[in-house]
Amino acid sequence: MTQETVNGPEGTTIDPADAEVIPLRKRDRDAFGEWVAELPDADREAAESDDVAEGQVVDLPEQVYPLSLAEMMKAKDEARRPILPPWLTVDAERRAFARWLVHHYRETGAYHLVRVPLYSAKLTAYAPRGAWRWSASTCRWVFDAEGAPIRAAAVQAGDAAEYLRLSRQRNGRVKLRATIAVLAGALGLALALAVWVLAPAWVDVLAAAAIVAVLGWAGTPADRPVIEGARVKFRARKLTSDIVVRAFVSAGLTTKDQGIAFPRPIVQEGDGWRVVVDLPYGKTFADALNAQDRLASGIDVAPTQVFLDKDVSSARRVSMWVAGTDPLAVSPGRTPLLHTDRVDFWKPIPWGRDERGNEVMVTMLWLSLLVGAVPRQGKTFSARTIALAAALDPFVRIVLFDGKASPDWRGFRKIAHRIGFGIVPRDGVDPVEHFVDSLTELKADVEDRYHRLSEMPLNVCPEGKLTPEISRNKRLNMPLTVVIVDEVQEYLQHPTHGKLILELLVYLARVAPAVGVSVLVATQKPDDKACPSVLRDQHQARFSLKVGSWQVSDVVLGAGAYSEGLDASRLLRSHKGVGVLRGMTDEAGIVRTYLADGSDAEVILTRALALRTDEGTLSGDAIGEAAPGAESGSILDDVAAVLGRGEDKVWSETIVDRLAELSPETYGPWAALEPKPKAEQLTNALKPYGIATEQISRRVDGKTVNRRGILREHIAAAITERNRNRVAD
Ligand SMILES: Nc1ncnc2c1ncn2[C@@H]1O[C@H](COP(=O)(O)OP(=O)(O)OP(=O)(O)O)[C@@H](O)[C@H]1O
Repeated sequence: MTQETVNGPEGTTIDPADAEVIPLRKRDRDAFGEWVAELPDADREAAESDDVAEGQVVDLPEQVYPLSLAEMMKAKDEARRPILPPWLTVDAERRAFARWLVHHYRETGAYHLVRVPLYSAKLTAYAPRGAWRWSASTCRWVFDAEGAPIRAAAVQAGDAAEYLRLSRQRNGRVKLRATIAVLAGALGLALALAVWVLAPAWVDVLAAAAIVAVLGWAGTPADRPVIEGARVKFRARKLTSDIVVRAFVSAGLTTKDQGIAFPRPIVQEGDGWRVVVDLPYGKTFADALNAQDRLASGIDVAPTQVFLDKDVSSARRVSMWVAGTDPLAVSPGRTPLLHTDRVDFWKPIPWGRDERGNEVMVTMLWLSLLVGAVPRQGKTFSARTIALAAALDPFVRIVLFDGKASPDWRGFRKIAHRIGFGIVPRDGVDPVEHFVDSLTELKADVEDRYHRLSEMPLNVCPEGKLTPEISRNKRLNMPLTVVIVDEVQEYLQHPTHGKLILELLVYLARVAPAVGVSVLVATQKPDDKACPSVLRDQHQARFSLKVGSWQVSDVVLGAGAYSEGLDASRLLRSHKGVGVLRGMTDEAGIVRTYLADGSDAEVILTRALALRTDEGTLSGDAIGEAAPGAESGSILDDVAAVLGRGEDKVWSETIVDRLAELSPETYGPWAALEPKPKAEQLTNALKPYGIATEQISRRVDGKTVNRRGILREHIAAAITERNRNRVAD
């Protein structure tokens, strides 16, 4: 027999000397006449062995797969609990707790203080009963009433010796106690007389009140306490793993048999609980997000109390914060700007608080912000808080236009570089034209900044970018600028200027932030018609207060927001000033914006005016400087201003009459002419713009009257053409 090594399992070699010889028997021949041998199979033998119990753990013990040191340290780091609870280490939480403590005890104290007369009356009423109870128990003590049952038992048992011993003991005790009682009574009486005679009247009253109070307290029935609790007792709720499992099962995210895993213990975090859950394999964060309302129902809280956060370590891991009460219904209070003398707009500003009470600091540097919501949810107020912060930095230029002409922005008139309200001309000024002029001025400024910054020496402008020093250098005239447009849809839908405004805003939102000109646009109609996506898409930062559906929320916050767990339609109507912020801070999430109402705004703006006057930074409309190009306001703008919204064609005479109302000085003489020359004045004035009058028929008193007039589309086309040329220049 030749000796050679043979291949064993997995590349090992076996010395034939060590090999086991398996005898082949005749019955081991298979159907085809080949020899077959049954080789030893350790696994099968183990499986067939009676020693393997059903349900035995089949995984290899953990030490077979040792964690690397780095993994072990990471796991331990993650599992370590903070030394101090978060509310002790976070400044804002600590301050909030101190504030709560003072508030709580002040309220409780006040509650009891107003009830002192009631408590006094109750104590006085219960005092006789207290006096009776006290004398009865004193008598029982003096006469050793507590020993009576034992003495009676000795009598019943006929135990004379025991009875005599107890009687002797009782006599001695009664003697001693009676002496003590008489002495204490005499002493008390003497003290009472001394107080009565010697002490001032108020001490007498106080002593009498104290005695009545003590007796009243002693006489109070057990079921009717004198002092009622200042708090309603409520069922303290605690989030347990059972409740969480119940919620996930009822939300359809797992089954009773599958369950869920808790990689970390449930911990209290702020006014709520933090739960980290591993869903069954195959389930994802998106599934949990879709089931958010059902989860809330399973935990038995409002949907607005459940916050789901993605966990980057696994697609099936969900970090959930369950608030103890609806945190969004709690106002974060007044804006801290009220107590701020001056703001540095280069640094983040306080805008509000998140659902856990942490302050949210935001910055408008290098970005554009879109704010959207249904009406009356706090869109204007939240945008205004940012504008107020900008106002308190005297070196920030403010350009502000409000399409709705609400009173909310009027106070900015005293400090804004350019400002306008509504879309209807008033006092000879067309706010929409003013807006176009201001945007044109801004566009020119932005282009100029790009050139000048790139041409500046490196020691002044190290990275070709605006710096705080450059922005505050008045000679360079490149201040940080914030352009705020509230109710932007009013301007965008303007029949004459809408298209150009859209073009200019798109340009500014896209290009201007990089040179220190930020754009904040707010709208209650974020749809494609009122605020086209070409404009929305230029905004890196989005803030959506309550909207009607998750689809609208995605329109405001940007595509994909819903799948990240951001849905502003889940907010309630009562959540005023609360919105979802995306793209401005590191993490997207809820902001409960600080409130600055009309009078707060006025206080801040008065301070802002003083700051700007001191620094000499008031400019533009605030000091009556017109925008370049504004003087070139022509007959075209005036005719556009007097055309009604729905009017497509108007007779020339009517237009001249309206022009005379708009600007009596300029057009008054025209209006005074006879109908024919009156109309001719207009025809001649519009000729240089290539606009000819047209025949327009109208029904007057049941008859059709034909006169020459002007078509809106001709005026709009001429203005667009003129403005395009102006912007290009
Ligand atoms: N941060 C806030 N905290 C508390 N209440 C607020 C807050 N912001 C706004 N509100 C309340 O909501 C009301 C509406 O706010 P605001 O005028 O800003 O809404 P809006 O969305 O701009 O409305 P509209 O679209 O009609 O202009 C305010 O009058 C105020 O009472």
